[in-house]
Amino acid sequence: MSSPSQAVQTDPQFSAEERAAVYRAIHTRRDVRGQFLPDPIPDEVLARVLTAAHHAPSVGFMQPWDFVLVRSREVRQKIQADFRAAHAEAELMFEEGKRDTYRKLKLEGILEAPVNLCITCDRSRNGPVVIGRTHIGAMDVYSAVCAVQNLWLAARAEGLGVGWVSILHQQTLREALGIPQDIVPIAYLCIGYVSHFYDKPELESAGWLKRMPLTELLHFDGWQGRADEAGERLVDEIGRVWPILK
Ligand SMILES: Cc1cc2c(cc1C)N(C[C@H](O)[C@H](O)[C@H](O)COP(=O)(O)O)c1[nH]c(=O)[nH]c(=O)c1N2
Repeated sequence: MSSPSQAVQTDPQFSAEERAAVYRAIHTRRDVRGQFLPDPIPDEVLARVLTAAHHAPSVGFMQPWDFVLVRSREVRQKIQADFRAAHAEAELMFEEGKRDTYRKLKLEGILEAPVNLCITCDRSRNGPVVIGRTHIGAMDVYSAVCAVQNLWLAARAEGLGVGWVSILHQQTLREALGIPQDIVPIAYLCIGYVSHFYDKPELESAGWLKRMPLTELLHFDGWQGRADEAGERLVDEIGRVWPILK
C-alpha cells in the first residue's frame, strides 16, 4: 500500500552504534521473575514503552490490543492467587522426574513488580473482515504478541525487566480485570526495575532446556531441503556470529 504523496523516511540508515544497540536489546532481554525492585516507573518511561508496544505491526493495521495497567496490590494478589492454583495444577502435568525441578522454579513476579500489564486482543476491532486475516484466523492474536515483544525490547533498553506470566486461568484473569468476554487476554506481564539481568535464560541455567543451535532449525527450500552452496555459506556465517553472542 503506497501513495505518491507518502512521505519517506529522511534518515533510513542506522549507524553502527544504533544497530549495535538494537541487537544489544534483543540479546540481553530476559524474562524477569525474581529480581524486581519496588522503585516506581516514571510516567515518561512507561509512556515510551507503551508507545513502543502500540507501534507494533498488526494484521490489516487492526491494532487489536488494549493495555490494562495493574498497580493495585489487591488486584495483583487476586492474580497471584490464581497463579498459585494454576501452578499447582501444572506441576502434575510434568513427568515425575521433572516435577521437582518445576516446583522450584520461580515463574512470576506479580507482587514484587510495581506494575503489571495485561495486553489483550479485540478480535472484532474494525469489523469482521481484516486484510491479512481472511484465511488464517489467528493473525490478530499474533499481532497482539508483536506488541508484547516491542514492549519487552523497549523495556530492556530502558533498564526495565519484564516477565510474562502465562500460568493463569484465562477466565479468572478476565474476571479479576473486568475484561469483557469477547476480548482475549494475550499476555500478563510484570514490569519493573531490577537488581540485575541474568546473562542467560533462567530455564537454561536451571538445566531445563538449552538454546538450540540455529543451524539445526534452518531449512532450505522446504522442510526436507538441504543447504546448497549459498546455504552452506550462511551456515558458516551463523557459526561465526554464534560464539560472539553466546
Ligand atoms: C508466550 C510466553 C509465555 C511465557 C513465557 C514466555 C513466552 C514467550 N515465559 C518466559 C520464558 O520462560 C522465557 O522467555 C524463556 O525461558 C527464555 O528466557 P529469556 O526470555 O530469554 O530470559 C514465562 N516465564 C515464566 O516465568 N512464567 C511464565 O508463565 C511464562 N510464560
